[in-house]
Amino acid sequence: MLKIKNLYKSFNIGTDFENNLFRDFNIAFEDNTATTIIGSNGCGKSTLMNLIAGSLEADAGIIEIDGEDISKYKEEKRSKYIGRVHQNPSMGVSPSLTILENMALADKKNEKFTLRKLIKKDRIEYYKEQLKTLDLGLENKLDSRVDLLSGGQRQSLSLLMASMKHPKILLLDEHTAALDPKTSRVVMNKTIDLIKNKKLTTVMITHDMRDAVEYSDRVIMLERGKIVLDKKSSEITEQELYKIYQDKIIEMETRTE
Ligand SMILES: Nc1ncnc2c1ncn2[C@@H]1O[C@H](COP(=O)(O)OP(=O)(O)OP(=O)(O)O)[C@@H](O)[C@H]1O
Repeated sequence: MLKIKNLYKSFNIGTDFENNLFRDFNIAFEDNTATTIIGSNGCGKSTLMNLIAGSLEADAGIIEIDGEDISKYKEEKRSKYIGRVHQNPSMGVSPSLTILENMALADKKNEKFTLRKLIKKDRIEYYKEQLKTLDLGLENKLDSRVDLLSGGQRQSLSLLMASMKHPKILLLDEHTAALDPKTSRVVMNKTIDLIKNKKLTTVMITHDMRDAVEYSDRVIMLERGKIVLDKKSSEITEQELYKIYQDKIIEMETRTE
């Protein structure tokens, strides 16, 4: 289980732009569940993900995975427990390397190795099997450079790479936002298959209400660093969610004026 306890994060402290985004923020994510985080621009979705992944340091608070306090671990150490797929299809892969080299890199995550010894012949069949699950024919293109793949193919590969070492938590940071609607749906479906097959605990950011309801077990809505909705996806429709989202935005805008 991923637990966030008494989290604080402020930006630009002591200036006119001081932003006390998270103040005593608490949340827990149960094992084998997919949670979606929605909320308007600037509500803190990416910051929360950065704080979990360790690419941003919290001012205070504890982040625990299965009871282990990882708050003081650097991003690299946390990556042993946490896989992440970013919005930008180039971020989760090494574009100038081949599919095979990328798979081997993901396989060697958190291990020391030399480039010469990157690819182990006895692992190639396993990579092919894994690639086959994507149903994109990538297992037949092991020597193709990743920068020649389409955005959807790259995101699918990123997903596979991020989950290869069975992380305890998978963070999906608007990972389909840069794709066209059809490809986005294909990648979302592949995501769900993978999450279910590998029994991953997933936290996903999206702006798509349909994806939020359809592809997750739980929906969290954030506004200015606070949880304003926390519901099982089965208890809310896309239309209801959208209405609440609009109402919250209007409420927030009225409050600023
Ligand atoms: N490094 C930073 N320095 C200063 N302010 C920051 C920094 N990172 C985030 N913020 C501020 O924190 C708030 C939350 O930003 P964040 O990127 O987490 O929002 P978001 O919900 O992910 O938005 P979007 O949907 O636009 O991606 C914003 O007001 C943003 O300006």
